[in-house]
Amino acid sequence: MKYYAIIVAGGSGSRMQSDVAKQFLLLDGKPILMHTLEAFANSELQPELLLVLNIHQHQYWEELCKTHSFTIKHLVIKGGAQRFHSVKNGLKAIKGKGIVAIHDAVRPLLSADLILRSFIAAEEHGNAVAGVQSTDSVRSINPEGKTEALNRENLLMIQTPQTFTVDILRKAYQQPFRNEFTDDASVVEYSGYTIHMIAGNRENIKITYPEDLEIASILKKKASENIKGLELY
Ligand SMILES: Nc1ccn([C@@H]2O[C@H](COP(=O)(O)OP(=O)(O)OP(=O)(O)O)[C@@H](O)[C@H]2O)c(=O)n1
Ligand SMILES: C[C@](O)(CO)[C@H](O)COP(=O)(O)O
Repeated sequence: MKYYAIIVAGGSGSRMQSDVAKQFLLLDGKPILMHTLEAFANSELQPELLLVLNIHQHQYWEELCKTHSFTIKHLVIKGGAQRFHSVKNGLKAIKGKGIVAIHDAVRPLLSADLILRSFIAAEEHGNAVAGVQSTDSVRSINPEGKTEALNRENLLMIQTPQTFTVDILRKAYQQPFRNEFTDDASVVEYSGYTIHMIAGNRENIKITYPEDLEIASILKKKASENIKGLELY
């Protein structure tokens, strides 16, 4: 079986309000995006890596790779206007069959175990989408501002990786874009498939706002200390 990972890094990171797009901000001395690529490169099934980047950032990325001596093999593909179009461009670069994980570049803290489980479950069920239970109470709100409590037992917070057979994802991404398509699971569901959920990682946060980077730094430090600790025994 052939495995692929499409790392989507074509966004501008407007909510982060930083000078450079958030995927290039440093986490533990290295661009966030490099941590994400390393996570997949070091995972058991060794997926082929496809990196989707805004065309105007290709040269900047090349320079960053030189500066950080980053040598992990990956194909760079041009991004699209929305995440949907970036995924679609990544998918076009895959020619044959196989299993493909789609992952946000700005979720660098996912575990090797989650990557492996995601590929295995997608091979068995056709797709596998990571999610965690909400620890907050949740309410819906209508346009008039009226809110209503929701039963959080029935709700999941959706992460990436979202992993699919190439055939299923290809068929789903032939649809025209809709505003409701906030992730790949919604695209695939809209094309008629039932989504198979797997347990995500609580530390697999999406770095969106400045405080998320601070949280990620603490979690990364903790993860590095655990790895060093294990090497001692
Ligand atoms: N046209 C786009 C938009 C988003 N993404 C990627 O999709 C992931 C999740 O999107 P998000 O966190 O919303 O990133 P941005 O769109 O960059 O952030 P913002 O919405 O704050 O502008 C990110 O890794 C982002 O780079 C992408 O590849 N192409
Ligand atoms: C794909 C995603 O990370 C799943 O939670 C999320 O939908 C991306 O949303 P964003 O608004 O593009 O950050």
